Amino acid sequence: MKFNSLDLAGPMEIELSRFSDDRGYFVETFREMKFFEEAGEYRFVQDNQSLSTRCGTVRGIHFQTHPFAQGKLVSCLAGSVFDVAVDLRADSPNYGKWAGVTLSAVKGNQLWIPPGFGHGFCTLEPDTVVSYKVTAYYSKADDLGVAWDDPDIAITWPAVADATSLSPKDRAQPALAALPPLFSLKD
Ligand SMILES: Cc1cn([C@H]2C[C@H](O)[C@@H](COP(=O)(O)OP(=O)(O)O[C@H]3O[C@H](C)C(=O)[C@H](O)[C@H]3O)O2)c(=O)[nH]c1=O
Repeated sequence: MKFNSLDLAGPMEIELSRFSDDRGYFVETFREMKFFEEAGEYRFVQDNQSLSTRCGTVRGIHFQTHPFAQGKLVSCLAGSVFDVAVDLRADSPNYGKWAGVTLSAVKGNQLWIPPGFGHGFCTLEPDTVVSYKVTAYYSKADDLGVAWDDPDIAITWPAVADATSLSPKDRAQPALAALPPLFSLKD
């Protein structure tokens, strides 16, 4: 899944190798050297986890601005989500475009989202747990967002997406058109 595989380092779906036996399974969820080869030499400084109890919960579209811009390696530990990245690099030909992929505990896949992209998801099952590694510390003052239902981005959310589940913060996120240039391909 790429915005443009020609020359832009966009989001990338990562398939994990799962070793199953009659006890269950074992999987390496992160191996730095492999990640560096696949995605680049990004180092993670913080792990996050969220539980969404209701199907149709939408969280996002979020990002942190420089100097706390975050790359995110997103996994779904329980349940499943439709996970979305939005290109916010002002000089990108894909500015404002989005890409989405279903992440699930069963599929055992991940989504790498580089800095410069907004991130959001919609849960597809109750009691969905999302875990993600980030490349910069949380900075409340730099934690911004864009409206999940912005018509200029026009994300095709799953039918279960339910606006009633939005946090007060996400109900008030600005439109893409209101955002200043925040990121660049040159970052
Ligand atoms: C992100 C974050 C939040 N918090 C505190 C701040 C709030 O008091 C509380 C809930 O935060 P928020 O409502 O922003 O949580 P989400 O709506 O799940 O936001 C996250 O979900 C979307 C999809 C993302 O990609 C972001 O990483 C992140 O913004 O946790 C922290 O203490 N540290 C953190 O790193």
